[in-house]
Parts: sequence; C-alpha cells; structure tokens
Amino acid sequence: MKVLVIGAGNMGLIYAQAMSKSKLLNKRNLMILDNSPEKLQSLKKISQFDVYDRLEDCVPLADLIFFAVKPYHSEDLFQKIKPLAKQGQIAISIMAGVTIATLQEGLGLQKVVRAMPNLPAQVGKGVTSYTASDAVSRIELLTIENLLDTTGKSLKVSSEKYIDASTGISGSGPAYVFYFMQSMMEAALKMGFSANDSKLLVSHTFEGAVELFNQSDLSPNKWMEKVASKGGTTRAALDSMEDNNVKELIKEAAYAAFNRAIELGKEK
Ligand SMILES: NC(=O)C1=CN([C@@H]2O[C@H](COP(=O)(O)OP(=O)(O)OC[C@H]3O[C@@H](n4cnc5c(N)ncnc54)[C@H](O)[C@@H]3O)[C@@H](O)[C@H]2O)C=CC1
Ligand SMILES: O=C(O)[C@@H]1CCC=N1
Repeated sequence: MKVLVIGAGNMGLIYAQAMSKSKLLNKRNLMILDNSPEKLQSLKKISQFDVYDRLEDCVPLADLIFFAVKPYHSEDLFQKIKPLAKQGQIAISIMAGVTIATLQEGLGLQKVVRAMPNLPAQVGKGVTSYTASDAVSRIELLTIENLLDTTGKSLKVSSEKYIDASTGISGSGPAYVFYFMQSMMEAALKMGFSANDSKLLVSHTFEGAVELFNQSDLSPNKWMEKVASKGGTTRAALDSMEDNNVKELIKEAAYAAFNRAIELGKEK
C-alpha cells in the first residue's frame, strides 16, 4: 500500500513520521506533499519519506490519500485533486468538520474514512476516532486502523456524529487540559514558586492523577473523594469549583467545540 500525506503541519507530519517508523510501510511507500516552500525545504532534510510539491506527481501513485490540511483549504484542494484521483483510491481525512459526503463529492471517490486524532499522537499517546463509508472493505479498514494505531489508540465509531462529538472531547481536549495546567501554574507562581518548580508540581500532579485513574476501575468522583478530607483543603477547592459552576462550564466548552465541528462541515 502506497500512502500520500497532504499537509505537513502539526498533524500531517506526526502521522507521516509515525507511519514511516511502523512496519506497515517502508520509505518508498510513503509520500508527503505540502504547498509551503519553507515547509518543503525542511521536509527535504527528513529522509523518512519522499517529498512532493506537485499533486500530479504523487496523487496517481497513491492507494491511500491522507488529508491533513485545515478545513478551509479543503475545497480548493479537492478541485485540484478530483481530475487526478482514480476509483479505488481511499481518502482518509482528519480535517475537523469535513463530512464523508463532502469528501466523496469533492474528490469523486467512494472510499472515504473520516478520523479525528489528537495532538498527543506526537508522543505515541494519541487517540483517534474513525468511521468509514460503506465502500471501504473490512480488510482495508483493518489496514487503516493499523496505520492510525501507529500514533496511539484508535476507536471505531458508528457514525459521523461521533467524529464531531469526539472532536469536542478528545480532538480539542488536550487544549482543555493545558488550560487547566496553565491556570494551576499561574496560581503556583502567584504563591511564590519559581517557573521551574511550578512546572514540576503541576506536570507531576497531572501525570500522577492520570496514572492512578488508568490503573484502577474507580471513577474520577471516587478519586476526588480519596483526596478530599472532610473539612480539609481539597474540599475547600472543590466547593469553590462547584460554587463557580466549573463542571458545567467545562461541559459547555466541550459542546462549543462539538457544535463548531458541525458548523465547519456546513461552511465547507
Ligand atoms: N492540531 C491538532 O491538534 C488537530 C488538528 N486536526 C485537524 O488536522 C488538520 C491539520 O491541522 P494542523 O496540522 O494543526 O494544521 P497546520 O496548519 O499545522 O498544517 C497544515 C499544513 O497544510 C499545508 N497546506 C495548506 N494548504 C495546502 C494545500 N493546498 N496543499 C498542500 N498542503 C497544504 C500547510 O502548509 C501546513 O503545512 C486540520 O484540518 C485540523 O482540523 C485534527 C485533530 C487535532
Ligand atoms: O481546533 C481545531 O479545529 C482542530 C480540530 C481538533 C483540534 N484542533
């Protein structure tokens, strides 16, 4: 299987590098294309894949075309690719909001996979939800799942609604975690810790809490109870969060991302 990644930004490059290291593909089978001269310059220094700047040189060679450009660049890109694409090729898109129907119509291809990864893919700890059009066979889907798994875990979902929903949870989610971390680091600095010490205290607190959660069957609520002593410091913090409706605000934020994903699909 020959794979072409279009868009060598954050996500495209992460996927290209992860796939190139996996046993599923070798160097000759991985192509990458970008339209930014600076990006091409830096890509040529990486020897893991073949770099292209012209669609006509690489699109016809690909079995699987992986789309990793911003959603607002997709329409123009699809127009250029449509005359070069061949039935049987599989398009896989990680673009937020861009629907399977839009991909099929824009590219003139029936075999389409929509996926939603997240940035921890960069360290092999990503989670990618995906779903496919009926034309993609089970065996093709298995290969695609193996490719997605090179960046972490994958989750097959039953419909596109869950791709938009997972955009609001896991796709955008790392930014919510960073928001929380930033807030705690700012509080630590205000309490008088150095930047380095603030970072150490906060990053280990997150890492340790996630590790505890992952190694047990307990819910986050149960873990909160274990930290909070009656009348103690944690209770004071949790009460302050409850009084300020923080949980509802976080849910609202996740829904804002979910709804924005749906809107992006309509904007095209
Ligand atoms: N950054 C993230 O955490 C996540 C991003 N996504 C999705 O991944 C996609 C890419 O996002 P990022 O990697 O963050 O963006 P980015 O801006 O870092 O990368 C996009 C790349 O596409 C290139 N590009 C633009 N138009 C092109 C064209 N016509 N032909 C070839 N290359 C072109 C740009 O030069 C750039 O290198 C987006 O659609 C986004 O919705 C999905 C999940 C997480
Ligand atoms: O913010 C965005 O639109 C993309 C999709 C999920 C994460 N980044």
